[in-house]
Amino acid sequence: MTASAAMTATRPGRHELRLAQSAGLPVAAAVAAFSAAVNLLMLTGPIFMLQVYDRVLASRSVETLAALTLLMTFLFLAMGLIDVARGRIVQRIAARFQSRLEARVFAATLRDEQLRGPGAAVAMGPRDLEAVSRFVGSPTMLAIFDLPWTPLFAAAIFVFHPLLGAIALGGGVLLVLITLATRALTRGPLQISAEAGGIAQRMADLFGDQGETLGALGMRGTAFARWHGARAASQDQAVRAADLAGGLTALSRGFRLFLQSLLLAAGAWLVLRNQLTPGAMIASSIMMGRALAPVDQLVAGWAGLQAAQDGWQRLGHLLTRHPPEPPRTPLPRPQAQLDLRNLTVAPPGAASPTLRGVNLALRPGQAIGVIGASGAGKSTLARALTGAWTPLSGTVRLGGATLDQYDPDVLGGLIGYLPQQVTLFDGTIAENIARLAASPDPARVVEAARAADAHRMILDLPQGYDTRISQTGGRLSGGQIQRIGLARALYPDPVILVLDEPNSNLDHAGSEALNAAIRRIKARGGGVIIMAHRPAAITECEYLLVLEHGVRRSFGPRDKVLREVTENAAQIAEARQAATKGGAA
Ligand SMILES: Nc1ncnc2c1ncn2[C@@H]1O[C@H](COP(=O)(O)OP(=O)(O)OP(=O)(O)O)[C@@H](O)[C@H]1O
Repeated sequence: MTASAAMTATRPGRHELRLAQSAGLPVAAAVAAFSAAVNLLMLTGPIFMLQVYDRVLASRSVETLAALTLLMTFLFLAMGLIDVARGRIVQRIAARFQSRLEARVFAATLRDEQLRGPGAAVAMGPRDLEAVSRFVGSPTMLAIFDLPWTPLFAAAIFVFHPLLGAIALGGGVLLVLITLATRALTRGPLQISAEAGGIAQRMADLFGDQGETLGALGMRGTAFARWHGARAASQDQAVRAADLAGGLTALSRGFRLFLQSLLLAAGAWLVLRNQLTPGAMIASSIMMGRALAPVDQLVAGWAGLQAAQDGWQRLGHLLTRHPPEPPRTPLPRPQAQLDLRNLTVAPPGAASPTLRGVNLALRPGQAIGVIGASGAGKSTLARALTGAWTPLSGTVRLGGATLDQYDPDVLGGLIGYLPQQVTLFDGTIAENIARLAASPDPARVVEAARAADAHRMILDLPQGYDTRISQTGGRLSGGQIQRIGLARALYPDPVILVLDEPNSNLDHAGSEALNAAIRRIKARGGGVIIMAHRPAAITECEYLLVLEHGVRRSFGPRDKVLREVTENAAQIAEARQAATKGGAA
């Protein structure tokens, strides 16, 4: 294995970031060249000053002054244009960096969110990417390109007089120390502030979506208190960092101006002793301002630089935690054959599994009902069947292939999933049914809606399929949301349907329609797995799986299993009664 391949295997996230970084290198080289030109042209001011003081004033030549002024105008114009150009280039590097990585960061953030255990840190992928690219396009970035030219200006001052050079060098070292102090002092607060800010933002989004529930439960005050607490934590640290950075920025700026005047004073002293010309005195003062300007800009833009650095670190960890999906050989559309072997699943971040050693086989044209008390593991099973949660051990195979052999987006189309709590997305009903596809197939949208018995209901809405709905459903009732969720599960043409409590919000007609949809799926050779509490949901099931505390308690033909369950329940009730009587006697 080559060194770079080894690095890719061990730290894929960092490597990906570096690749994106190096893609911008050729353009960054152009920025460096432009910066060289800008910095050389910066010498125009001091040299012009030197010439005016020492040549024009001495010779009293108006022609020389006019020629110098013309040249100076041209050079400053060129400098301005090159400066604008390099600013535009870094903006484009930033935009390209962001667009190169955003799909990958978005996918990794979603995956992180999906697998995030309770209490785990919230992934801030898109925010971090934004912070990095904002810094790349900022004036602080240009200051970094200017920084290598600082010694050139300092050297030029040395040429004028070693004393002036020593003052400039000493001042520069002090300013660098101020920059390092800014870094050391603000790093902690800025990090805490960014993380707390992410939590507060997330909380605000969540509360914003649940405004109705918060209002109805009289929770506005408590919700505000929680959000305020999170935001205050972020703000406190941000204010602390800003106080420190602000103080140091003022110190750095004041010190730079003082140095310039000090240099002028030292220059004047040297002029009085005839060791320096007045032109060189003024020119060296201007040059020092120029030499230290990038350091000043670095101190002022430190918060952005720090946010980018921390964001870069977190992005590296995020991308390492969730490596890119490996390219998969596309498989032919499978048969509705689902095989579970010894399936053991634990929720993300949980220490112990909530589903243990489950075996099950579903064949084309069959429907299997999964029943069990609350917390028995039905939804855990549904999540494992859709590939949302990865098994701790054992396998789920669809058409003979384990779920991870399918591209996740393809798998989503093959296994239609109706979650227990349906969440819709901001958009039209048609877009929601088509899973927000960029170019949905309208015929299939209507077909899926018909299959879910939602077509008439949708037509009755003011703008039919084009009615806009919000994340919480907006104007839709619980039953209507569930029907749209079912239509979405049926789009475009799944092989297997996994329905988690599909009729919890449906009336009799809705339940009938659901059963008709299940019959249609079975008739065309599909398979259905239904997690259920209510008997109406399992009328179309040939087989029943009973889960108890995450373990398969029984499996077999529906009516046989139902009889067993009823007999067991009767026996348990009798035993309880006997125990109660015994206790009373
Ligand atoms: N995200 C999660 N993190 C940790 N534990 C979880 C998570 N989701 C579920 N559990 C736990 O897993 C167990 C099984 O939950 P599951 O949701 O699968 O049950 P269920 O049979 O679907 O229940 P219900 O009928 O009430 O929906 C429960 O003990 C639950 O507390």
